[in-house]
Amino acid sequence: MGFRLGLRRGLLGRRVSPEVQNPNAVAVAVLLPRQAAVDPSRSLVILGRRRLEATEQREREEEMPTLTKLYSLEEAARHNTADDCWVVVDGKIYDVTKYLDDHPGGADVLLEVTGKDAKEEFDDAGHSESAKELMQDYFIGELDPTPNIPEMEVFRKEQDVNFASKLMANAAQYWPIPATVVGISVVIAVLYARQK
Ligand code: HEM
Repeated sequence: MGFRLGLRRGLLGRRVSPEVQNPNAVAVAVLLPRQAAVDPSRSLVILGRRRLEATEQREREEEMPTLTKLYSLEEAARHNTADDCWVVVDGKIYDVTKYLDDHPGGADVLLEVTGKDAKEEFDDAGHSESAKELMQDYFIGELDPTPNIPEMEVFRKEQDVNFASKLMANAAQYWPIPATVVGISVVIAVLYARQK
């Protein structure tokens, strides 16, 4: 028994099948469950399958819509102090409050660009790829792309709940008219009756 085979036996704690002669197989074999480890060709298939599954899972996750908080520019603009500072770069909003003191470009430049999309200023500063990666730590949401729709005015017909009582009150104002009509009718009727 050669040194390598002995090592393999020690590592795997079991008899290694004689086909496992390829020294590269050891690396694969020790990482895998024992029954898989004895057959390196099978191990590689399992490894390949797992990698494929992981890739498919990642692809599925990437396809899934992620929930992003949306803010209006007005809302973002309200966070414009050293204690509460949001910057907008290319439609994305970053809460840089905790980064102000560490920003190599200084806190002032960040405070100066609040309330607008600072893509141009950000690009002009020539940020490195690592700066762009670092930004992700401060990402909190995106600008709401929907246009500001003026609040719809809701026309509601005033429901006149006291309609009947109002009618009565109005009618009471005009009581002399029907009274006069009735009075005249009575006088005419009396005169007519006397003539007969
Ligand atoms: C979350 C947002 C930001 C992060 C994480 C960030 C990060 C950085 C980093 C790491 C640097 C050092 C240079 C580099 O690695 O590229 C830098 C430099 C700088 N940044 Fe930012 N930055 C941000 C936003 C901004 C914005 C909005 C402005 C807009 C004015 C700005 C202006 C500058 C300037 C002027 C420099 C100095 C460039 C120089 O001295 O060469 N940064 N920033």
